[in-house]
Amino acid sequence: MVHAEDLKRRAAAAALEYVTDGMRVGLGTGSTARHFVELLAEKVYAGLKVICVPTSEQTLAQAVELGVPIATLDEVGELDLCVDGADEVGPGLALVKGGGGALLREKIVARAAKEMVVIADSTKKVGVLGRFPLPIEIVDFGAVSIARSLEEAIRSAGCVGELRPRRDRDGHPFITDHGHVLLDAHLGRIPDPAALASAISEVPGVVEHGLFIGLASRAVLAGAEGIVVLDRQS
Ligand SMILES: O=C(CO)[C@H](O)[C@H](O)COP(=O)(O)O
Repeated sequence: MVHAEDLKRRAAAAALEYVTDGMRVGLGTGSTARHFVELLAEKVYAGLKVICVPTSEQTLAQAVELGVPIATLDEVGELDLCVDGADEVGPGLALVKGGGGALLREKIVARAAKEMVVIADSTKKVGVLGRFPLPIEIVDFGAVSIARSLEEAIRSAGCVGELRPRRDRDGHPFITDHGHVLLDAHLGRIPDPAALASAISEVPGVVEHGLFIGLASRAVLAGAEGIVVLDRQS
């Protein structure tokens, strides 16, 4: 059996083919993105010229440590490519992201990129999104009231489930890089991701949610049988 970490690294290695000299590249967050940053650093060491925008403080620290040239998004303006992991890859390359809590910057960076390539092991591919809890980043003012409105919004989009505040390893509320808190929506299935995305976005106090729709153009998935590259039509 191939270890999940090997599969993540294979997907990350395969995505390197989309990086060419002179590109401005968004760097994702999470264990798969971590492999990509490591492999990219080797290319940079060998002479590849890129400038990268990390999607989290964690990825920033890794990129700096490995000598990957970095800039802020405002310094580079537009990105040629963004390579990031995902918690689920659904039909049409609709994604659930934010398992690592970096969904806000990840979505801003993905949107600023001409192309978003998702890297993952093939178990992340699902027929219907929702098995993985959907992260929702909210401000901490009126969090109870925001959660109530979110429950209504979730029901209105045909979903059933419960919202749970995310905790860190010490049991404290998880605080994002931007000082917000996270609720995880345990839904099981999301029959209409676009309807849910817009219902959630309408709730005041919501900063961002982990549904990435119409952003990814390719998914590089690694399984025991090899690499499969999906596009939105696959
Ligand atoms: O969205 C993310 C972080 O906010 C990650 O990309 C997602 O959670 C996948 O992580 P991993 O590669 O560790 O499975």
